[in-house]
Amino acid sequence: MYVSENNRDDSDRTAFRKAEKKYKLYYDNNASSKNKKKKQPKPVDLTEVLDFRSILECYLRNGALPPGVIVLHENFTSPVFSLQNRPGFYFIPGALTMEKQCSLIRESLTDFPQPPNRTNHNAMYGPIQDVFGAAKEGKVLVEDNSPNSSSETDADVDHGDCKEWKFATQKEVLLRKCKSVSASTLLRKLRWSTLGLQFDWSKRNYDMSLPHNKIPEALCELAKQLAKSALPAGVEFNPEAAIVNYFGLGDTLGGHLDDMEADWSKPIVSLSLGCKAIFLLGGKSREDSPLAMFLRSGDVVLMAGDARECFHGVPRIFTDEENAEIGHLEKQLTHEEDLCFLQYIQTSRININIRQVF
Ligand SMILES: O=C(O)CCC(=O)C(=O)O
Ligand SMILES: [Fe+2]
Repeated sequence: MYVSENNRDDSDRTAFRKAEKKYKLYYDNNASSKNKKKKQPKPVDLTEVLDFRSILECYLRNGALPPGVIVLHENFTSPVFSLQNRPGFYFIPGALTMEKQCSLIRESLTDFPQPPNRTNHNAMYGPIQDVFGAAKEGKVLVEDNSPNSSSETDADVDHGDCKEWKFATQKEVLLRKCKSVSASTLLRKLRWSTLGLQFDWSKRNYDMSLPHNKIPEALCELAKQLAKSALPAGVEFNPEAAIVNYFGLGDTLGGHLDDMEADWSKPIVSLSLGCKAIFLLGGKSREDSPLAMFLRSGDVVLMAGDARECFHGVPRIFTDEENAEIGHLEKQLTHEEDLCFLQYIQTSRININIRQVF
């Protein structure tokens, strides 16, 4: 599903790879000597990026649509758009209310990455509790060297050397000689967490033997509602798994297919939160030129049927004030207890994609 930069089976010459390179964040090495200290992002031509927000505005103003764009129906606060030559792909701009966006951002950082849900940190540290809270308190994750710390009996056998890792205060760390990593570093390096049925990235399948909770009820209901646009009347979407992706500046999600689910007629429901991104929707081959489009906080994408067989990825997120387009979140997350969420989301994007596995 996910393809690392140095493990690609395609060459740099595929149309998909070319588009990824076009939009990816690069820094200008030739910046003027005055700017040497501050790296300057290379300017990127965004004129070909499809912008469903301006399509929506234009449609609401005078009913006009660009060629190839179709309005399906208007069940939600915003109409559902589809594309003539991309069957199975649906875009609902601004589908999530401001309150929903804020509550999903909070949950994505607090509840969603909690065991038994797994994150990219499991492989290295085993299950760790409340990285976000620990980062807020300036805590440090330390390897517990005490003789009784071995977790060989731990049900989670993911972490190689069977050492246990625990959060401690900076003061405690100074007193002990042990490996450590700050919780704020762990938060910055949080790349994914999985809800519901747990996906095993090394085997590229869902591992039914891993302990798991059900998808949280509210998220499940939201996904069911949203999925209706991509399903014939009366056909139910049954959310069983979700992947939460966390993007910081410069992070990308390489072109991939989500092909581990049994029934491709069922949509993937994909929610965008935080900084604006560019999404690439390709064809069934990496040789097909992908369509680039903006994804903003609150936008929802559905991929079902034919679109499930199309390569897609995220080559870029924008964290600068002008392009991130998170002013509405900045106005909303002003309470004392929300400032830590605001601080995170000002330089990050979160994507939650929900799937029916069987
Ligand atoms: O971040 C996104 O918008 C897409 C995520 C995605 O394609 C995936 O997790 O499979
Ligand atoms: Fe995907």
